[in-house]
Amino acid sequence: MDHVSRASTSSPRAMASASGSASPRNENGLARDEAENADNEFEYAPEHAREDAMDEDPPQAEDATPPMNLFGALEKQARQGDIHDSPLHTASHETSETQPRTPDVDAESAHSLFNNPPNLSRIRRVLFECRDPIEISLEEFETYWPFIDNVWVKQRSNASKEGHCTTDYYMCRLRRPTHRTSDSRPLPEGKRPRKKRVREGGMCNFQIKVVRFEGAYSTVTIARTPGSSSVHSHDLDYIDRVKRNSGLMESARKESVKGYLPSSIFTKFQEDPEKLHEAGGRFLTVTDVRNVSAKWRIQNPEVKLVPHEGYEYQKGYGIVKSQNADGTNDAAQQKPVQSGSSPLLPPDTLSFPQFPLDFLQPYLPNHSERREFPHVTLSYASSMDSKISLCPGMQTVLSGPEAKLMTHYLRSRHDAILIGVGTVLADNPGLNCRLEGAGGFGGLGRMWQPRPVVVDPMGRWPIHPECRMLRTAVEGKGKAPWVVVSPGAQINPQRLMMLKGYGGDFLRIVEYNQHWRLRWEGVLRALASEGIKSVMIEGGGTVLSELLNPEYTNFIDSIIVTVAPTYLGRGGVGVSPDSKLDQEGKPNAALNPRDVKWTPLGQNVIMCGKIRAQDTP
Ligand SMILES: NC(=O)C1=CN([C@@H]2O[C@H](COP(=O)(O)OP(=O)(O)OC[C@H]3O[C@@H](n4cnc5c(N)ncnc54)[C@H](OP(=O)(O)O)[C@@H]3O)[C@@H](O)[C@H]2O)C=CC1
Ligand SMILES: Nc1nc(O)c(N)c(N[C@@H]2O[C@H](COP(=O)(O)O)[C@@H](O)[C@H]2O)n1
Repeated sequence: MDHVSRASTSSPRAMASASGSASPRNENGLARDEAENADNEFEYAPEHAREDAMDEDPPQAEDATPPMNLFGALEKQARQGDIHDSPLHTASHETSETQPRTPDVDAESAHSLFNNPPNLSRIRRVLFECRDPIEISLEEFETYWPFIDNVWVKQRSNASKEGHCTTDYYMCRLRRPTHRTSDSRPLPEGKRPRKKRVREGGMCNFQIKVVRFEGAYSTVTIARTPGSSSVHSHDLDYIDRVKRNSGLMESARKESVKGYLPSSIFTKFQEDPEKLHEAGGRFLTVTDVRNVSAKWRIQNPEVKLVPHEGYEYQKGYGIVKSQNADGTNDAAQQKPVQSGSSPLLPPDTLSFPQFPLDFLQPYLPNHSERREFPHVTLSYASSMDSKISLCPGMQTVLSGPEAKLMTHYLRSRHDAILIGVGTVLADNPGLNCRLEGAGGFGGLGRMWQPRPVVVDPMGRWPIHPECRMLRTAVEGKGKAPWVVVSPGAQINPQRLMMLKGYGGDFLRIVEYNQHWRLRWEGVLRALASEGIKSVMIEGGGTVLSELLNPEYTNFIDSIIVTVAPTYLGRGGVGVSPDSKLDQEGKPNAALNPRDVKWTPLGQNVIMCGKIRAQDTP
């Protein structure tokens, strides 16, 4: 991550750096001091530096530092730049994304099985990490604590004489050993011994105290105790796997007592993975749902449990959405799924290509190679006169249905899809893979889903929750975008928090070429250091034309162009590198891809070629 400064609010220092004034850079061209010195900036801190800092156990942390409120804790967490994958579900809330709010039932949650309070996944992390003492209202505590209570086991409790103040001491669950059910103690009648996993204690020495003060304004202060480690020895997922929290289980219980089958509740939960994960339910099982309703079922043996309306039991699949004879779906009032094979697929699912795509293989990334820069594929659709749209700002369909499936297949084979801001403004694209089997389209998690990357040096993209990329991310059908900006970009903190909340981010690049354009090796290096091993660059005209220039051809591995049988005319957006003269000054071809293969696909022809010289790194 050393090549990229995580986004900050714009400051005069950042502007100075953008205009080339002296600012000490590291060997990668990064102006570190901008983020580190500026007040009020969201600074990028390398992961290892944060860990080093955490190793030092501040003595008496709970007394030395005044407690901050939840808002402050969230802001600090964001400043430390470590929010990557915790989508908010507050897209429709008009107030600040960072401001914790007490739960309210909005239109969305009225239809949802979840009752997640705002910013839940981030607040769970704050309450898991307890980096700094925090003071929150009793109402906030009671709202959020049930969603994190799986981490903590109460050790002891003290109450003040007047009864206004209670102090509870908790230890991390992994500090406590677990045993098999005692063989010597008789089990209550009808009860089988629990298959409890035996766990040695002492795995984590994290301890906190929770001081509850009840008065005119009731507050709760949460802080590490002096003897505690400064960090857990594991992450939050680990605990979520070991035990489910009671906030999540309460949602399941509430649905159970309506008389629904546990498997139907489980299916409905899985249909909203964003909220499920945010509530700590990544590892929820149907047995968990069954267990939480067991007591109610014993008390109500006459109730015949049923699936939710519009759902039914199907052998081999369990509970699934019912299909009408005509293929339509009652439950979601969806259009028939294009692929028609599974009732659970969203309506925009594309069938996996049934025609051979092996002609692409030599041009695709080989992720086992160790490389400094990602594999770069340029892939776009062009007319016969090398135009990619009818005019700037206008989306133009050039790929036929087969070529479209091929493009989505190509997306699935790359870690990231990159476009310029001109394209995002023109097309408002999804940039996800919608093939059946991809995450959100029948596949697990974000399987096959590439990371959208938008090059937007000045921060012109008015990114908002209704953008397709963010909607796609919220719906679990793709990843949230990373936006590549230059140091001068004006990124206000709310926008930053919003994007981070969806799991996206801003990457600030400070390497320029002589025309004050971002240098592509800087962008590619930043992506590589974020773990991106392959990137498919789709457009638009400015980005593609620039990358086909000699300055960059050593970074481009393959080019895959879908040629459409049409002329878009001179007003179109063209793809064309700068002209080239030979040594005698005579015009020469600007670029000749090698190992070229032409393959007809429906009404299109696909041109595949290689660009980078074979021996370059
Ligand atoms: N047929 C197809 O396959 C495709 C077609 N398209 C079409 O292309 C059109 C958009 O193309 P175009 O308008 O050229 O926009 P682009 O998507 O190429 O974006 C151009 C902008 O990106 C930023 N940018 C690009 N490279 C750099 C760099 N090296 N340094 C700094 N900034 C950079 C600049 O932003 P700034 O101006 O802020 O400095 C620039 O103006 C649309 O009509 C779209 O539909 C797009 C993709 C595929
Ligand atoms: N392969 C291809 N063929 C075309 O005809 C196109 N117009 C494009 N455009 C690119 O695809 C993006 C749209 O993606 P979503 O379908 O919204 O996911 C668009 O922004 C261009 O990058 N590509």
